[in-house]
Amino acid sequence: MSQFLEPNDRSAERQAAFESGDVPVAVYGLGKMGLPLAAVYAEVTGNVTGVDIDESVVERIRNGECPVEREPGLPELVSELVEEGALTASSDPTAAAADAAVHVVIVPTLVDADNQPDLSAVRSVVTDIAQGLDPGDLLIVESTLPPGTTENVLWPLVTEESGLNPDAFGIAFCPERTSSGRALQDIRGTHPKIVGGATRESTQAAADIYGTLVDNDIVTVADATTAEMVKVFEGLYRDVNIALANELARFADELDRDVREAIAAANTQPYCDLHIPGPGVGGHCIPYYPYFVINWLTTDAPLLETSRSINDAMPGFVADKALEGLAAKEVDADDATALVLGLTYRAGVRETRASPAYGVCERLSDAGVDVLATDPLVSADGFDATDVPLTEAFDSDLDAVVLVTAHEEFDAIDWDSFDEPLVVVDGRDALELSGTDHLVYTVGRGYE
Ligand SMILES: NC(=O)c1ccc[n+]([C@@H]2O[C@H](COP(=O)([O-])OP(=O)(O)OC[C@H]3O[C@@H](n4cnc5c(N)ncnc54)[C@H](O)[C@@H]3O)[C@@H](O)[C@H]2O)c1
Ligand SMILES: CC(=O)N[C@@H]1[C@@H](OP(=O)(O)OP(=O)(O)OC[C@H]2O[C@@H](n3ccc(=O)[nH]c3=O)[C@H](O)[C@@H]2O)O[C@H](CO)[C@@H](O)[C@@H]1O
Repeated sequence: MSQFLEPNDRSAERQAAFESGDVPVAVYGLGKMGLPLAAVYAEVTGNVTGVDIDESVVERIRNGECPVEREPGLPELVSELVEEGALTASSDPTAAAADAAVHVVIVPTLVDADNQPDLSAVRSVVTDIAQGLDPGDLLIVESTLPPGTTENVLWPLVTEESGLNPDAFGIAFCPERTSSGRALQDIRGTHPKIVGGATRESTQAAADIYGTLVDNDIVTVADATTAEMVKVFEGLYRDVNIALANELARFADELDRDVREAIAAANTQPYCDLHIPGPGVGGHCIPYYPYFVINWLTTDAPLLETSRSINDAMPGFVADKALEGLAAKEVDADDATALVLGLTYRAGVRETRASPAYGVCERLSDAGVDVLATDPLVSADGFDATDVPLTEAFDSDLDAVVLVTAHEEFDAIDWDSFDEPLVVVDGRDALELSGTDHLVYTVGRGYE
């Protein structure tokens, strides 16, 4: 077994051994982020075992298939890597850990029903890895974690479960700064790679690895906690700034002006980066990261909490605009039928976690509206809506349409084909309906 974490700074030798395939790698978690990550590791080292608890995922990858959709280049790369034996998959984390010297964890880190950070998947897989850990191995965590988790939770856990001395293995936090839909290019180096180890040796070893994977700078920080802070702070910055954009969008009615135009103009100078208003904040990153601070640290976080409240109120704001439009057209909500366009949290990504569409469907349904919903990537199961394929979505006598997610498939809708004008709420400023008779409300622009 290679002593990957050798107490030395012979980076060039270490990198050469890594690139030669002499350092077996295991990547735990083969989802939207994990499979692309395992593929990039495998195209560099040629010696990667991906691990997942989902047997169907493992089976498909072993067959050279790609369970992750809409990632340009990934299906071809996975097929090629499996074919040449550079990448395989397993559902046995401890066996994979026993064979590996570098272990990369990229399993989900979400929040529970009380918005408490849910580290169960990370704790579970790290416990499994510890059973197969050898002296000199390196454990890298890429899953987003509350600050302090790697050093204060995972390091002691691995030490206890493995029976090794804390300094006998390396552990580092190297966050995933990747967006679905562009995962391979992001992992290969769209942004600098942040690296923070529990010890200097861990930081150096992890930096050496990413020096072979990433075509961008490697930014080493003081320790793993600092690296966890970097990732979470990026998400906090985004949630707060989306909340600002959403609050500004609400001024459009009173000012009777186009807030989106003002945002775009304000952003023409470098000290302003106003974000884009929308129907709410979904996905399993941005809506959850604030709770990795709010419900983890004891220090008050009023701005983070207020921003969460503002963003969580946007689905209701959007639904209320549809109800307002129906009232203006003297259509009783109990007699109305509304179609929700888009259920995923953002266009082109098959992910409904924290999607704004949940709140939109719920508010309309609670008001008595008969809610239909269509999305090219997911069904309406779990939403307060009846699922309808896009090809049939306009066969019903609709009174209102609410666009939540601007999938490209919706570009084909012929808005001139309706017998009666509709109430249309455009949550994404994705529609061009100025030449129609529809009563249109656009978040950030108001009624048109
Ligand atoms: N999706 C993004 O845009 C994004 C961006 C940056 C960071 N991240 C972070 O990456 C991590 C993973 O996110 P994702 O989008 O890939 O999630 P995902 O839900 O797409 O995939 C997670 C995978 O992990 C597997 N898994 C769950 N528990 C496991 C275990 N104990 N052992 C092995 N496999 C297990 C699941 O079966 C699934 O295949 C999260 O911490 C997330 O915060 C995600
Ligand atoms: C590495 C990593 O962690 N990557 C994450 C990933 O995040 P993600 O896939 O979860 O997507 P986001 O783009 O953050 O959107 C979240 C929700 O916020 C809505 N939104 C967004 C912007 C805006 O101006 N107004 C909005 O309303 C949007 O519709 C959606 O519902 O990529 C982002 C870069 O794209 C990163 O920053 C983010 O860290």
